[in-house]
Amino acid sequence: MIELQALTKHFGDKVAVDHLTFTVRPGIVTGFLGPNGAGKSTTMRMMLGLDLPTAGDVRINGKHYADLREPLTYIGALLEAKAWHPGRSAYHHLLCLAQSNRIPAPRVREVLDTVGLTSVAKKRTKGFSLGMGQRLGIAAALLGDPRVLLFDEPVNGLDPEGIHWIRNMMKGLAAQGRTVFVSSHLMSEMALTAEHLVVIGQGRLLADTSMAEFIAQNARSFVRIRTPQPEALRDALHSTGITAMASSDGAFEVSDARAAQLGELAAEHRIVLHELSPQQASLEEAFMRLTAETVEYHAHDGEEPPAEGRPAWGEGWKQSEGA
Ligand SMILES: Nc1ncnc2c1ncn2[C@@H]1O[C@H](COP(=O)(O)OP(=O)(O)OP(=O)(O)O)[C@@H](O)[C@H]1O
Repeated sequence: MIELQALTKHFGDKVAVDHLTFTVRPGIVTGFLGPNGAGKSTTMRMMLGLDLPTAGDVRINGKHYADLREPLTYIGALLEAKAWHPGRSAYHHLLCLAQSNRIPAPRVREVLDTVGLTSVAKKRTKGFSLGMGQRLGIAAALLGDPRVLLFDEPVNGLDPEGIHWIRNMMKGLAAQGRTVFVSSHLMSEMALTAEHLVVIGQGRLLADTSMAEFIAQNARSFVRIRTPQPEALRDALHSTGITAMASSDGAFEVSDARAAQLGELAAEHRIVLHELSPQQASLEEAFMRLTAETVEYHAHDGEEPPAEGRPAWGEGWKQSEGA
């Protein structure tokens, strides 16, 4: 497992990681989430001994990274794509890594096969696409058959088949009892992959909980109902003490009743329904709600009033489109 104890990192005045304490457990995929600049990469770099903590401590299976002999056999990591010599072939890149960690050479062919790069093993990595680069990085992480795996944005640049492959691979590695810690900005993908979540904002811990609990606590699930008889539905709901909110498109949103109960109520009052749909809260919604106050970099959507004398963003484009 990976254990962090008040882990802290300052870059000059900037506090990148602020007293982080949590444990990443084996047997499940743990997702690591946070807005841009929250400190995810810095935290992972400290786990791997690539950045030194300003204060606090991080241990891999009870040991500091620097004290691990042949570290690739304890912890494998994919941090950034293309972290290798472009003139070397994929095979030689992996062979060098294997030799420096006393890993038997035949293992190189095994991991190349696992990630689907056997046919380009002897090609220079210079010409590799982003997706091929990610696969080579994953091969390096798997090389020492480690018990602990870190993946920073592993699906970057992968096509849908590649994304599917890495999702199943991470779940499979966790099912073998390994510790799998993965960061990603793709919420829908994370929702399908991780069972547990650690969420940080501005370097601080915001949540350390199961995926299901995180969504339940931070986002709203409700049932949407549309009817051509809104007054009758409003009265029926009112008579049973169910509260409904009107949505902007004329539908009702009910949080404190199940769809079946609402369908039966409508039938009882002979109210025609055009829609009765449970809306599951999403991880994205829960994440945005929890981290809203810690987001450092806000984009503007062009809807804000323009500064005095300046046209709004996109205004000229709208005009020319209408012309
Ligand atoms: N070497 C460095 N020198 C100075 N500041 C740094 C350095 N590395 C990171 N930072 C700062 O520390 C903060 C955390 O950065 P980090 O890259 O860890 O965030 P992140 O959560 O991985 O972001 P992203 O999701 O955008 O990759 C940021 O404000 C970043 O600018």
